[in-house]
Amino acid sequence: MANEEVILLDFWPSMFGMRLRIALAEKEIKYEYKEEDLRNKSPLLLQMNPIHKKIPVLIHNGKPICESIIAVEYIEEVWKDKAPNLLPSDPYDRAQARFWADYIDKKLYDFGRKLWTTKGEEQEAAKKDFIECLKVLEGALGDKPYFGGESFGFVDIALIGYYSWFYAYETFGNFSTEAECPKFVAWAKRCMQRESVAKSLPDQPKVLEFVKVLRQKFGLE
Ligand SMILES: N[C@@H](CCC(=O)N[C@@H](CS)C(=O)NCC(=O)O)C(=O)O
Repeated sequence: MANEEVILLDFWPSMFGMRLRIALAEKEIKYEYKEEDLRNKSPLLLQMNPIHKKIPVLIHNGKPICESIIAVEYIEEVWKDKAPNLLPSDPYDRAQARFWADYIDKKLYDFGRKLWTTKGEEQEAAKKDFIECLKVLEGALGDKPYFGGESFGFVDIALIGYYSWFYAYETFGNFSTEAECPKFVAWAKRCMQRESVAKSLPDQPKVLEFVKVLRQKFGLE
């Protein structure tokens, strides 16, 4: 497609934004990155996502696509002629990939957030839930290199952004993912070897510093 305008409204620590950065990088789509200040949202963000007022928003030729998973599917559909395919071609496999992306959205974010926003029994319960969730994902991965099989794809894109938060999760949750879920960590390290992922994820210590500031703000430090 000629004369395309692609803009991404994003915020650097967002695991949701990272999904779009990775999908766009995989497809080698050029875009303008616009960092949002979520305490002072831009008029463009409010105009493009008036319902949720959240990032990420992909703006393609002036039209917004909100919700990260929907936007990754949109990228796949619009640029389907550009390799690689992000979703499996078989309808059943595609449904399975969507199931796992949905599972990640429904479970992992909340458990992860509770690891650094709660204390005591609530935090212990969150840690148990979080590790259990990773073990379920390890089961889905099985012995494959990536969730979809031999090649990096949709579920990997939905999940890998969380990895940049793991140092923060482990620091405040006081556990080691590598000890609890070695297969998960091996998968994450495999994904990090991809240029599209390495350049889209912030360093784990940077996210830890960001979380420390948030905890101070919430009166948790
Ligand atoms: N389900 C949404 C989640 C997006 C989301 O939670 N974005 C956060 C940043 S990580 C946000 O914009 N928060 C601003 C707010 O809630 O006001 C997606 O997948 O895109």
